[in-house]
Amino acid sequence: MDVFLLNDVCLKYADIPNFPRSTVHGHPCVCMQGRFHLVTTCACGFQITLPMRVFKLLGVETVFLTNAAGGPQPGLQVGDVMVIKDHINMPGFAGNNPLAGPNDERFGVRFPCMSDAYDRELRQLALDVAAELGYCEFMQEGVYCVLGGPSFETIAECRMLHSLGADAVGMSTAHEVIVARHAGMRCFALSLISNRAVMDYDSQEKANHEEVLETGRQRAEQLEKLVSTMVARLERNNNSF
Ligand SMILES: O=P(O)(O)O[C@H]1O[C@H](CO)[C@@H](O)[C@H]1O
Ligand code: HPA
Repeated sequence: MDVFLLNDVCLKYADIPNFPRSTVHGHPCVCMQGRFHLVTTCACGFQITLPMRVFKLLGVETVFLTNAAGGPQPGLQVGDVMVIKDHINMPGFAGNNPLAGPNDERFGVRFPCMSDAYDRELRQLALDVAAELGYCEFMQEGVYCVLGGPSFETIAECRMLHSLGADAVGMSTAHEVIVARHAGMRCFALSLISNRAVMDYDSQEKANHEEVLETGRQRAEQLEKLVSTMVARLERNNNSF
């Protein structure tokens, strides 16, 4: 069952008016269990990002997001955790931006800045906490590229994305960050590199969702420790860093 957790209050998605339904199996995260993807809602970024606006109305100031992603960057290994420092919104180039359409001024301005989308202090906090926990060997920082999905990328697409500056590729997160930043919330996001992007025509590797889920299971404990330690540190500092 998809539920929305805030403090000790647990709401069913079905009980929140207009809230979308999650259909992709295997996407638990810290505050919401069950995420929405562009592909499940007929390319309507507004609906999949509605939870960000619900967070804003509930008084949330900082949003943490996690995802699984493929890695076209040769320096990234399966199991690495990449702190996202920037994104490329590929569907956005075709006009698919979750803020397209009339602007709701109650949340933010028509043309929000995105050059500071991923909070610098929170990124540094993640790297500091990772060092304290002994996670340095699998911590990285890089650029996440969101694609429409649901098909995984062709070899030519992976090569192109890498040459465009994408370190990791996935099908989520950037839309949520755009809407959260529009509403003035601070954003922090991590990619778990769940599979290597196939870049070589001689390779026998094939991207598949089972591998994505399996890598997630293997790193789950460390990711949980990293995020919960960061959240505890933030709470202790009254949400400032
Ligand atoms: O981005 P998250 O929700 O982690 O999921 C990623 O994993 C799925 C593909 O295996 C896609 O839905 C992709 O976006
Ligand atoms: N490509 C796109 N999305 C993904 C991948 C991938 O290789 N792995 C997990 N989500």
